[in-house]
Amino acid sequence: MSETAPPDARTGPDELAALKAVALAGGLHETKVSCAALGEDLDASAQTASRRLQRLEEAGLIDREVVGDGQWVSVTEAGESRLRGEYADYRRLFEEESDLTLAGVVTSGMGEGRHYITLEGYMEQFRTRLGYEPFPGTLNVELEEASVRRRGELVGIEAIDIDEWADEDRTYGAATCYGVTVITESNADGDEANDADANDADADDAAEREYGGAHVIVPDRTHHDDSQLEVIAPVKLRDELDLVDGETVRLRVEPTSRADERAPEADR
Ligand SMILES: Cc1cc2nc3c(=O)[nH]c(=O)nc-3n(C[C@H](O)[C@H](O)[C@H](O)COP(=O)(O)O)c2cc1C
Ligand SMILES: Nc1ccn([C@@H]2O[C@H](COP(=O)(O)OP(=O)(O)O)[C@@H](O)[C@H]2O)c(=O)n1
Ligand SMILES: [Mg+2]
Repeated sequence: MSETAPPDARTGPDELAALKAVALAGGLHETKVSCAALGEDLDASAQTASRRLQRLEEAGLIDREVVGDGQWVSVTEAGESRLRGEYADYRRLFEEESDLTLAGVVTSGMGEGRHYITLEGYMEQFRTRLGYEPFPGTLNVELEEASVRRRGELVGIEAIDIDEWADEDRTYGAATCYGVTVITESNADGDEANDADANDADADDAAEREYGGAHVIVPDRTHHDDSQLEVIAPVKLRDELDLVDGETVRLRVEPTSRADERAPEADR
């Protein structure tokens, strides 16, 4: 290891876990820890815990004072910034993916959406996996250029698969459903548009123009190209949000999982 390495370069994941445990025990201020208790937290022996604290001290990530029945430990500024670095990584990991918002204008399509949505082979999957029976049709959104480029990011987002199926005559293609909140232009000014009362009948005018709990449906087989997205929902979105052709909507994508595989407390 290079001698010019930063002071905490000798600390690896084990020391980082110890630093986190100390911080959780109150070490961002000052806390008294025993190596036995810390060892238990870390699933290691007291000796190992002691060694890790020593390394953290040598790396300048904690200050400590050993007393008779344990030691007073506080996380240093450098230690806190190391933890903040980890925190930022996790935020990027879990928050960026829900930041995907695609925008486009409402358009009329070929009038085929209704036919496909109402086929029982799809409908029974919508009921169990999405947890609702969609309004018969798809709201078509012609994406603006920047969103056409970003739509590829959909693949990284947790979504609900609809399986292919067949009747006597033919096979019907699979599709993928991404959870979205549909936000209309007038409500988009607030940017986050994160109104908890979005679907509330009592909410004010602007809040009524946002609808959560819809899905973008991407069929494996489609006549549309990449610039077009189709949205399904339990309600007719044109009525619910007062939409007409040419109006801009934003689709805020939210990771979602199958209704029939969700833990009861995760149910929305
Ligand atoms: C759930 C679903 C399944 C579909 N499956 C097929 C299919 O198997 N074969 C096919 O040619 N198109 C399929 N399509 C796509 C339609 O042909 C068409 O691209 C689109 O839904 C037409 O929408 P529009 O009438 O709103 O313009 C499917 C569409 C949906 C919504
Ligand atoms: N959840 C939904 C689904 C469709 N729709 C609309 O319902 C009508 C029937 O959908 P469709 O997919 O068969 O028709 P087009 O999209 O081809 O025009 C269209 O006007 C859609 O825009 C809606 O308002 N809300
Ligand atoms: Mg449609």
